[in-house]
Amino acid sequence: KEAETQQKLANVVILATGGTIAGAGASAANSATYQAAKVGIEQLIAGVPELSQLANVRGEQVMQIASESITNDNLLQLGRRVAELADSKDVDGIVITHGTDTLEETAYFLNLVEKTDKPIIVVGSMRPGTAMSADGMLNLYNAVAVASSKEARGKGVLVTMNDEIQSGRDVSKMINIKTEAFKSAWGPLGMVVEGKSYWFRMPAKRHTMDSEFDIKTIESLPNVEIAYSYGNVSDTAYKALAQSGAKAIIHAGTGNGSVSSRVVPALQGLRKDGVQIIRSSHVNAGGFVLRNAEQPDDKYDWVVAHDLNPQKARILAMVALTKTNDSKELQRMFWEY
Ligand SMILES: NC(=O)CC[C@H](N)C(=O)O
Repeated sequence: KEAETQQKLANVVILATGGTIAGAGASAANSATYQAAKVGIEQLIAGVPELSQLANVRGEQVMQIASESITNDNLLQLGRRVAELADSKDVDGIVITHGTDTLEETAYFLNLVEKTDKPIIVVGSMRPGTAMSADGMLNLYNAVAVASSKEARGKGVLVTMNDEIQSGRDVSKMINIKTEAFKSAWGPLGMVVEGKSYWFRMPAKRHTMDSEFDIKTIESLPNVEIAYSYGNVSDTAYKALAQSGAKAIIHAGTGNGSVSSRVVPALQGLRKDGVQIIRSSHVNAGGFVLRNAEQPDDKYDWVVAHDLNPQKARILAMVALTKTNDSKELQRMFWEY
């Protein structure tokens, strides 16, 4: 009988990378003060025995880090392992446990480069498993539920936090401490409740199977950096980043991705030197930067990131630059992905 149920269940692999979902604090009252990336994947799986009712689950410890320390090499390593598993006939879905600080970057990266329609779910938690009202167990349970469902196929990389199913492209960490940390300007794609998913919308942008990028052909990622804008900003950071070898600079701009008159000449100069200038916005609830609004992008040969926040714009710029250094092509990609 047990063998029969196992046959019917989907095979889901959990790739663990660290974060608070693998965190541990000194006492149950420590919901915010704890160490991330302490608990191994076997212990995480053992902590949620109900997973075995959803899927045949096995785990792999890919790394054990707090996600603010993730590097481009870590991204490539994770992306390649996901692709290998996605190619495997006996894998139906993949879950990645991840720190929440850069979860939105990893989810978007995988959404761009994984050529599969199998569900890939990135999940984290806001409280460590040792805390009262820890959210990791349920988030992980929901991730495995979505990963093992047929309806999740072909919807791109997804994020399950706080009962919501979010698109890995759109979702962003909007607030810390609180468990409803992950939001998208365009709303969640669905809900997952008691292991069942309820879908409401589809991602409109190109992803996974429909993407022109493929992790298998990406050997390395170019250096793309972000410079933050604010009143009285100087051009020092922009120049320094270019000098240290940045191929593109994401302007984390105010408002509509506006650029201070103190910075414009430096960015014009850097573009002439071959550095790509990509205007995004750091407004909190979702920026929306349009070409030639605020700045004459056609004239300066700059690119706009449209609704991508600066950290997501960095991910797309890196991936895009592995294919082209043509600013028109880059702009096309920023509209399409
Ligand atoms: N809630 C979290 O996962 C944050 C923990 C840590 N800073 C990380 O991103 O890995």
